Amino acid sequence: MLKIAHLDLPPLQGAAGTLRLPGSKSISNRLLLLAALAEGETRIEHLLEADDTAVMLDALRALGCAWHRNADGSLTVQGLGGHLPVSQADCFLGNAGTAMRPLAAALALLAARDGGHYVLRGVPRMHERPIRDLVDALRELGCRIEDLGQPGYPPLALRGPASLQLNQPVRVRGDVSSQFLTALLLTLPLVAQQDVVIEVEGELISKPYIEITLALLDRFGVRVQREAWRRFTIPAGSRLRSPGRLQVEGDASAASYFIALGALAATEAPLVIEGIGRNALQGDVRFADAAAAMGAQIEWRDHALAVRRGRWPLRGIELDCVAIPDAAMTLAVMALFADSPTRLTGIASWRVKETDRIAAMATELRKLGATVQEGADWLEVHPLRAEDWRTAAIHTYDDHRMAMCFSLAALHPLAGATPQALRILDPGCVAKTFPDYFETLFDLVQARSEDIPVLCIDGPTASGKGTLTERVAERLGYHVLESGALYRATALAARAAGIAWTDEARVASMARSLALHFSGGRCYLEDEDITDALRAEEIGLGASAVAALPAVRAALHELQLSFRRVPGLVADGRDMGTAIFPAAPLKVFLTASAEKRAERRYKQLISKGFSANMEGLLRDLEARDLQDKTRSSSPLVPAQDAFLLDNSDLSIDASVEQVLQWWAQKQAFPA
Ligand SMILES: Nc1ncnc2c1ncn2[C@@H]1O[C@H](COP(=O)(O)OP(=O)(O)OP(=O)(O)O)[C@@H](O)[C@H]1O
Ligand SMILES: Nc1ccn([C@@H]2O[C@H](COP(=O)(O)O)[C@@H](O)[C@H]2O)c(=O)n1
Repeated sequence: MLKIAHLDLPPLQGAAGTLRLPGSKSISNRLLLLAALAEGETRIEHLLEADDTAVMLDALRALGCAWHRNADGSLTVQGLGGHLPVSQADCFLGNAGTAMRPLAAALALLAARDGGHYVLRGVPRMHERPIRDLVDALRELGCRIEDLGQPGYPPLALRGPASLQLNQPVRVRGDVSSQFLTALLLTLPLVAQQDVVIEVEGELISKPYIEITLALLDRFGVRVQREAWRRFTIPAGSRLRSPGRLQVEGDASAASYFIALGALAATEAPLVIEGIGRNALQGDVRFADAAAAMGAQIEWRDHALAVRRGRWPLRGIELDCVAIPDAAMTLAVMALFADSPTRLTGIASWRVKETDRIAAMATELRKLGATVQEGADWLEVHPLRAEDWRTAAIHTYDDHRMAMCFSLAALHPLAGATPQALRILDPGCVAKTFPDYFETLFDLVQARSEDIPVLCIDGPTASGKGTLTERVAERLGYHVLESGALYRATALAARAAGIAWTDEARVASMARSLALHFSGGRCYLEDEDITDALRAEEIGLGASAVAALPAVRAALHELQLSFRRVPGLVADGRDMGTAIFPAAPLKVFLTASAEKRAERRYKQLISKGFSANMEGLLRDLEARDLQDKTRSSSPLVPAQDAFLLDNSDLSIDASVEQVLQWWAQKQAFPA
């Protein structure tokens, strides 16, 4: 997951491959609540692991519900059988509407029936998201609910006991958020000694979400009778009983970004989206129909969608999005690539989501150069002509969907626009529902190699290149190439095979077929973890010896280039800026005095439990410097256009800031 201030996406030119969607947020949080309230144990597979489910799980634990993760990644919840073992709790629910609304209903009803005092609160934006209609409905039933802040908004205190009045139908508005009705449907079975009737006032929005609720209640043994979309009856004697084992389907709203990606950029072969298919429960899967209307070619499989570009440019559409409010945001960005305007209506609920999404969407689309009109419940987006596309730093308003759908704007070269980087501010906000969104995207997209930025950090041994590279890459969300590891691995493998480090032909042949891979900060040769073995001083000297052989350098050239992947690379070594990435936009030559470097290496070895000798280290290091600087092939010299950084008296943090400052000078993003 990227926890960085901003992410610069290079201009993207295509997409291909297969991805697996994270579990549906809506289904995950409904299932967690039902499993916690039900009788019996429930094992949930493919549950979403993200901020919104984490706050729900924390709240359930605070309410006395036990759950644990299994070795296969599934989650087991011990149902409480409708009785909370704790009578007081204070739960923080972040910005998760799918946790706040149903928990408010559950705790209000249980406190009324059994007594208790519970508090629900969230982040400041959650305290601006209305809940009055649900609270009014629960108060009408007799629940005692106290507004702890602004009336009609969280935080709330739910108290009991209180006398519940279930003889009359419960009335709830359906035109602000369908989550209010869902909250009542999920929790009224807890008190259904008699038939309990819910009547919806106003036009019910987001009906597909109610269908999810009804389908999941059915799995837990509660068969709600529905008359049109106005009246729902929970039969007397209804009880929530665990079905035992359940699987969460992939998140259909999250699928929208990849359906759009396929429609825009999968020109050679379809992009395959696993986790939802023709029998999907979630209404947002109908986003695929909207994308098809704009031109996408979609093949519906049982548990997957295969999407490729069809009509190009896309076709502008006019669509009432009341049934797909979340996924509809993606259409607004696709609209930039169409040949006529796109008008989205029925999106009043966008105003009260993670942010005012109509305003946010209009503001950010305009930054890209688009003409956008907005109304109380609609948005019209005009296509962008190739020459009108502008690069921008996109604000995401702590809204995961803003970050995800605007990432698609990095595909602007496909519309004929000049390739430019696109900045996404606070990309970590995707953690709400899709923590690995960007990593998933990076695995699927293609960019021209020359468009993928590379920062080179070259310098002598123990100058701190590796440390600086890791930190800078972490701050930018970029990949890392520690090229010294490739020479070290070659030396190690040659020694293991009994090949002399001076045998150029055989060492080069070994280097060409190195089965190296990097994962979780470790380095593997075949299946063997060689991370620690690589760091031995003797292997460092061996690396220096094999690195002096031109055939070995040539053998490792392609492998090093292959590290240049979206979104960018920070590469450390001796010749990154001079030989491997000579056109890199930023090259840094890092130095420190030999004494300082020997001292750092000494401390580094001692801290790892190795014995070390200062004089010996200084001698080896100077010998290595000499060998690296004087060899004929790619000697250690600063590139002509490199920035020189002597960090003898500079801390690691200060060195990182200096490099980031140089890097920032190379970027141009209007705020
Ligand atoms: N600016 C600095 N001040 C003090 N110590 C530093 C500084 N930069 C790095 N170090 C420390 O120096 C040691 C060597 O750093 P590092 O391994 O990053 O060097 P390197 O140049 O990558 O070495 P090599 O080329 O041998 O792989 C580490 O323990 C690191 O924490
Ligand atoms: N681009 C590079 C990187 C490394 N080398 C040689 O490998 C030795 C080990 O490198 P470390 O960065 O891991 O210390 C180094 O002494 C160089 O001889 C290289 O030539 N080119």
